[in-house]
Amino acid sequence: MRVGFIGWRGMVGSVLMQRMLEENDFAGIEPVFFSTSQVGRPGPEIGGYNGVLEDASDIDVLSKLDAIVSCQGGDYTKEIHPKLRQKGWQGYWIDAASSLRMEKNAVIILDPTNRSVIDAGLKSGIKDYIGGNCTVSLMLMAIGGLFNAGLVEWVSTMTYQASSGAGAQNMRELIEQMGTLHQSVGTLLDDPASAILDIDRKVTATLNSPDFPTEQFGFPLAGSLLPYIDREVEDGQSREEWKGFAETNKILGTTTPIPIDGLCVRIGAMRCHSQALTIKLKKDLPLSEISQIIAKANQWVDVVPNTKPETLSRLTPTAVSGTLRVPVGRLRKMKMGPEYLAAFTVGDQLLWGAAEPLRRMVRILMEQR
Ligand SMILES: NC(=O)C1=CN([C@@H]2O[C@H](COP(=O)(O)OP(=O)(O)OC[C@H]3O[C@@H](n4cnc5c(N)ncnc54)[C@H](OP(=O)(O)O)[C@@H]3O)[C@@H](O)[C@H]2O)C=CC1
Ligand SMILES: N[C@@H](CC(=O)OP(=O)(O)O)C(=O)O
Repeated sequence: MRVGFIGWRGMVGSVLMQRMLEENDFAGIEPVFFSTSQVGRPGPEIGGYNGVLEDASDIDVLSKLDAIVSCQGGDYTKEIHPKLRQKGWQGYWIDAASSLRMEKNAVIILDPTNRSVIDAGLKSGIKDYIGGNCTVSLMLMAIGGLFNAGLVEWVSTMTYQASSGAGAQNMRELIEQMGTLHQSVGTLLDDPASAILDIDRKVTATLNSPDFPTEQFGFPLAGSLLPYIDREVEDGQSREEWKGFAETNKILGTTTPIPIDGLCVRIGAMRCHSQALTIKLKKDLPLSEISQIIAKANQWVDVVPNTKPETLSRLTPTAVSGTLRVPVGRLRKMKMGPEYLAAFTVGDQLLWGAAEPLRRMVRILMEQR
């Protein structure tokens, strides 16, 4: 199978390459590497490739591939995908960008949760397989067991999203902001006798200074938070919030849509998104049974006992970053009634939230052949 990789040197693409190497995924494919800006330069020595970087806008070259994996972004997809299909290309398009997700002829891929939807798509001849929104995928990796058992009446999800979701430059800016804040009070911090309100006053002045580095986020994130992600849509929702309902129901293939709504907030974490969930169950089940259903859903979900030491050591971005583990904890029945379940979950948004479903889709295609 000849597979073209576009966007492989970006942040999501690099994580994809790393995971594919770890899992020996290149063994069964013939990779071809593309670029939009480095055409003709030597390609990476990955998967036995020894060619140059091909032109990512060359429709003739692209149309000779069996599959294309793109982590290049939505603008690239919007430009190239229709041209390829118009030319009659019948290959598989696997993409991290959101552009095609809600198209009728596209399946949103998260195989630990919706393998049956993917298999049905392959059987019916669908050729576009798109990774889901990171927040949605991570929520489904965490509580997919409850959805698949038909136990969920609705979910409210309040998110704490990492800077990586906004891109590599934003991650850099977050650290710059942290450094700028530290520098502004360095001497006061060194003096144990200094007054905390003096430190706080300087930090606040620095955050509000026109010199504070905010080119990427537009506003301070370090020492603050940003309760709006992506653009405005309708009913006061942000597009990130809109995706919760739209994409979850598409991934699950529900016939009666399950209401999912909440507020999406950017916080100063690096690459792990966290979510506080309120889940209205269809019936009152014992917590032990709920924990079992969640734990059995896939091999990566990890139910964390609702104690302070276990929570603080296992259920944080620091504990999860760079791993495929999806811990779910703080599980308890809420005061609203026995069907109301509280949960907190954390996941690496560059792994399950972006790269991992793509590499697994390449594997699924290889199995088909
Ligand atoms: N960030 C995220 O969390 C998620 C992103 N996505 C999707 O993936 C797309 C790509 O995101 P992301 O990986 O963060 O984007 P990046 O900005 O890291 O990379 C995108 C492209 O920029 C080009 N590029 C230019 N300069 C550099 C450089 N110095 N180092 C590396 N690449 C460079 C590369 O293309 P070239 O080789 O052609 O120059 C690269 O493929 C997004 O637009 C989005 O659609 C999906 C889910 C999550
Ligand atoms: N919007 C997400 C990241 C992302 O890329 O999402 P999507 O794949 O739906 O465009 C965030 O900011 O955290």
